[in-house]
Amino acid sequence: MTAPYRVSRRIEIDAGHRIMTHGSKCRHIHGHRYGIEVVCEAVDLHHDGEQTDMVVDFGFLKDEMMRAIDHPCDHGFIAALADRELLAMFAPQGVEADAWIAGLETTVRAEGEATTHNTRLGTKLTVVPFQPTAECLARHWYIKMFQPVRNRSGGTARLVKVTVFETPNCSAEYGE
Ligand SMILES: Nc1nc2c(c(=O)[nH]1)N=C([C@H](O)[C@H](O)COP(=O)(O)OP(=O)(O)OP(=O)(O)O)CN2
Repeated sequence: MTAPYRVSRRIEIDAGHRIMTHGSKCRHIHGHRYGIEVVCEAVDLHHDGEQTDMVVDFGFLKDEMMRAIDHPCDHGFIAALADRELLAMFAPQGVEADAWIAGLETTVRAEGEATTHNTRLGTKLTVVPFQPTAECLARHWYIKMFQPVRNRSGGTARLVKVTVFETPNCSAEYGE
């Protein structure tokens, strides 16, 4: 059945990254003010309760986006697990870098990402199992947000897509 109702919610975060495989400037360490937009759809609106006549409360969407996206990544660095040389730069002083990276890898394999402040400068680091392109971040955040959207809307809303703006002019989206 087609779903006639759609709602969207946008947040913005600041984060650093690099694309180690990129042919030119994006292989350098740099940052973005990412814009992230989620779109949800519903066949019908809630008929009662606190979400009456809504697809899903915008506030609930914000809560879940903060949990899934802002808390692990805002004012942090998003690094590919494959970027070993870069990860070694984050290893805490006096800790064997390979062992420290192996610990992160275990968490990434089990949970899809690893966030830590236990780094050389105490800065926030999130490690992901892909190159942190806008496309892969969109898919990653889609997967993280899918079930929370279902749950917070009591099954009424379905996450349609996540769009990630790297700059005001460039975006990638992932949806199923
Ligand atoms: N398909 C993709 N292409 C690129 C990605 C990406 O995630 N997906 N990422 C980058 C870089 O991270 C880069 O920071 C952005 O590149 P670019 O748009 O070339 O940067 P500009 O500063 O020129 O962007 P403006 O909007 O003109 O300021 C590269 N490509």
